[in-house]
Amino acid sequence: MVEQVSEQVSEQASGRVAILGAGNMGGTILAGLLRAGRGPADVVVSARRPERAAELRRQHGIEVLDNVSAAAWGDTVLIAVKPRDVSGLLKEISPALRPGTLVVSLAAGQTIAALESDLPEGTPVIRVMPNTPSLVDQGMSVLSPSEHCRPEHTERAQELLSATGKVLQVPEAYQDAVTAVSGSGPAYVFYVAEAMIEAGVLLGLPRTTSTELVVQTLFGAATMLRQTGTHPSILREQVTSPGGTTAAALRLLDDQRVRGAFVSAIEAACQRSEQLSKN
Ligand SMILES: NC(=O)C1=CN([C@@H]2O[C@H](COP(=O)(O)OP(=O)(O)OC[C@H]3O[C@@H](n4cnc5c(N)ncnc54)[C@H](O)[C@@H]3O)[C@@H](O)[C@H]2O)C=CC1
Ligand SMILES: O=C(O)[C@@H]1CCC=N1
Repeated sequence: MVEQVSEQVSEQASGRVAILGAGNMGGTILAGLLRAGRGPADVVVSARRPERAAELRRQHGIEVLDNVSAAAWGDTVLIAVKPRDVSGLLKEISPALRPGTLVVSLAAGQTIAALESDLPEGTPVIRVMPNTPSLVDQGMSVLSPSEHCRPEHTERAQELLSATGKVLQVPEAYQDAVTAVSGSGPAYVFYVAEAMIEAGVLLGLPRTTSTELVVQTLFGAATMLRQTGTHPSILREQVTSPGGTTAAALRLLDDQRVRGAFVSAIEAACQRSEQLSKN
């Protein structure tokens, strides 16, 4: 059902790209596209605040336009504003879109049907859930094309998003779960990192030392998962010596129902994504 599409490809089939909303995600994708070799003349952004527009021009040497001019210019228009701002933005740009313009939305909980209802009939739309590790080209972007998308539209979005990491395609019905697992996922890892660093400090380690130990441990563990393809239970067993320190720690985590708390937390994120789609 889930199809792996591509990883770290970056040639420019997606034409001119207009990014509407240059916050965390919009700014991250913009920087990734430029890092991947896209010329500043092929990308524009829109920004509401003049200071942010000036900063983007200075930092990246790109054109910063208003929403309508950017949307009229782009072959692909990437929507990177907060979910509550999406509908108003689409209504604003809708009259300016040229036929065949591809609209790619990064907004959590905004369904393809809701996006289409604010766009001209037949507009190809792709719903995407990215995540912030795109900032270091290790993102996970998961896309679902609308029925108006032709294969070349999906390829365009894949090409665009693969500049900043992995890309998968899933049926739209999976998007709330995807949002809960990989969209919000980096926050869970940072939360664990914070807790481990504070624990090291509590045990008397200098903060810088504790931070270095934790960051390298998380990086090493993630790299092992990726490179060995071994199930996490087996990797955890390999660390857990009989009667040893890890078994003592894991017993406490089980007593405190930490695994169950993670499952419930990710379920809550999924439910919140479903709620957002009803607003
Ligand atoms: N931050 C994250 O980890 C992820 C965010 N997303 C989605 O990405 C979208 C953007 O999120 P963030 O970048 O975190 O938010 P953000 O608040 O950092 O960025 C949104 C940007 O849009 C601008 N903006 C708002 N209304 C606008 C308008 N009408 N025209 C032009 N610009 C406008 C804001 O000034 C701001 O710069 C959201 O829909 C979110 O659900 C998806 C996956 C991960
Ligand atoms: O917290 C949020 O709603 C967004 C979507 C996934 C990550 N950040």
